[in-house]
Amino acid sequence: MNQAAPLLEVRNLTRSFGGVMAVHDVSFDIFPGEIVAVIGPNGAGKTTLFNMITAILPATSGSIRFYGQELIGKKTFEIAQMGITRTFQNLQIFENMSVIENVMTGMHIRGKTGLLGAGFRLSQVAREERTMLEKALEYLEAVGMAHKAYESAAMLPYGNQRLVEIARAVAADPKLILLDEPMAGLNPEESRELVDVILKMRNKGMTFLFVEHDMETVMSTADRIVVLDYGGKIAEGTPEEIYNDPRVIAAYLGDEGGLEC
Ligand SMILES: Nc1ncnc2c1ncn2[C@@H]1O[C@H](COP(=O)(O)OP(=O)(O)OP(=O)(O)O)[C@@H](O)[C@H]1O
Repeated sequence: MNQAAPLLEVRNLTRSFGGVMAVHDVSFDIFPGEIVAVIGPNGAGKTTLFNMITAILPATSGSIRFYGQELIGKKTFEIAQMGITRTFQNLQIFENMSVIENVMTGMHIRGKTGLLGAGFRLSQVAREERTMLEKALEYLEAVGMAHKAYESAAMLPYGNQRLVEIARAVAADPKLILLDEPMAGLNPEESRELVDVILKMRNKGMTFLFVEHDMETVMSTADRIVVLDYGGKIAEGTPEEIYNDPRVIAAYLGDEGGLEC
């Protein structure tokens, strides 16, 4: 049992679209420093769950507490300011910017004065910019992309762009990072690289919740797995427990022929 207080407490979370219960009565906790995966067949409710945690979608009912504070009713930017950032299934890279500029856009959320707030105090702005550049380089270093800092983000291979996106998410100095299918579109080598980056960041204290279809990644990365099927939580446990859970195997057999790794 984890003795620390949970970072995130999801309780009886429900979202319906007309008659469809996209997420139904889902509860689970995430503890500091954990990597938790959400898996489930297509349409199981994974993205809807993420969208509720980040207030992109309002919940129909239930509660999401972060450091004990209720998130339901807050706006997306408020949740980001509280320390939750996310990446999306489709890459969200600013193609007209360099790699390092992309990372710096993630830092503005928590900047002390903000570039506008600094007004005309140009020396202060210059100092803050310099500090941001140095920090952004550190974040790029952490994902192994510092050597491409001044290249155009648009020109990078897809796998590199994914790493830049993660560096930008980390640059907001979050307490929890949500990754929506981070391995989508990556080749096996790029996937392994990204797994290494996630594990390294976790070792520095970062907490992750991620949705992923690639079972090899899930089984090798997650400390715990939450399994959704038809909107409901059907299982929760360690990778080993989930791999051998008959309810999970049945859910996947009905979908795509098994929990292949
Ligand atoms: N905006 C919407 N309007 C109506 N129904 C929706 C909407 N968004 C999701 N749904 C339905 O809610 C259910 C859960 O969808 P969701 O996208 O959360 O599943 P998922 O597990 O992320 O699927 P996938 O693995 O295919 O991305 C599905 O039945 C889906 O059709």
